[in-house]
Amino acid sequence: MSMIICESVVKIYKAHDLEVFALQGLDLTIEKGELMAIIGSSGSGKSTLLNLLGGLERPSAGSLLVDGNNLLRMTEKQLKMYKRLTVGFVWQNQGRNLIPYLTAQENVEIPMLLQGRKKSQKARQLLEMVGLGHRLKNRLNQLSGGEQQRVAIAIALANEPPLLLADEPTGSVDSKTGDQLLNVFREINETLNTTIVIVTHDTELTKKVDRVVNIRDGKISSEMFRMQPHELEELMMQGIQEENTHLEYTVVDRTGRLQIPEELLHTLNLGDNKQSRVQVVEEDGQLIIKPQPSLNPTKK
Ligand SMILES: Nc1ncnc2c1ncn2[C@@H]1O[C@H](COP(=O)(O)OP(=O)(O)OP(=O)(O)O)[C@@H](O)[C@H]1O
Repeated sequence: MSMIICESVVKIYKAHDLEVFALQGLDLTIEKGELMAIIGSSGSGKSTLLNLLGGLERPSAGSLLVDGNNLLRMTEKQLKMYKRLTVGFVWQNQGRNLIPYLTAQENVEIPMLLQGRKKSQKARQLLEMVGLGHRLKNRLNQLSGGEQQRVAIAIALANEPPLLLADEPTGSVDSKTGDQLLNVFREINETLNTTIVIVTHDTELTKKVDRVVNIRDGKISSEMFRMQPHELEELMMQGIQEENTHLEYTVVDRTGRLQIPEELLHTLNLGDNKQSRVQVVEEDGQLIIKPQPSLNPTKK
């Protein structure tokens, strides 16, 4: 069974008399053991999706299964266990919210203490896994931003959750540190088989994961898959110097709707907050979308 199955997920926020449709029927499946990224412009619904997956908020409608848990039907008590055992969360700048005068090891032990008893050995193992084996006894305020973020990752892994969610984890570190953090995520993904979902604006990071999902207006609009060596080779043989690392596919949803890429809307003078018409025809197994000729072009 897949780790995450979102079907027609809707999230509506009510603020005063206004309703904001943050997610508008989102479909997404993420397999166990995937390490993938979610991108999208500001306000597209990325954090909303992560909050739903993390059990911090509930979907308004649709169906959302994570590791077999139905997040629409769970009781408060089940949700509490879910947050403790099934998901770990890493936020941007999280390292700065840890306790500065305690050591790295103590910072990892504290949440464990709250669970019952002190597990020094476990805390050490986790810190070794994130590459901080040599900094166990350093106080947090003696660590760099990237190292503090690694402590935050170790804390998120304390109960070895099958799913790790990260919201802009490299948002406030330089590119070299961001690269090292991605390597930490990869190591965790490979050794613990943790499924990892990273919301990011960091294009260096997205180049290095196999699948990148793009959210637009509360729905998945396209997905990018890292090109396999034979695909790159094929392009080279055709004489195409491909600078991109991924191939992008527009998603056709279960009812047949698709979102035309924004730059093409602009090029073809479609959309732009007005409704327009196109002809959709099939030719030799290809789908061709032709804008309706202007009815009265001279009046334009
Ligand atoms: N608690 C809330 N109450 C009302 N509206 C909200 C709330 N949280 C989010 N929204 C709205 O929902 C939409 C999606 O927000 P969300 O934070 O998921 O976007 P995002 O893609 O994460 O953006 P960013 O990249 O800027 O963080 C936005 O229009 C936002 O204003």
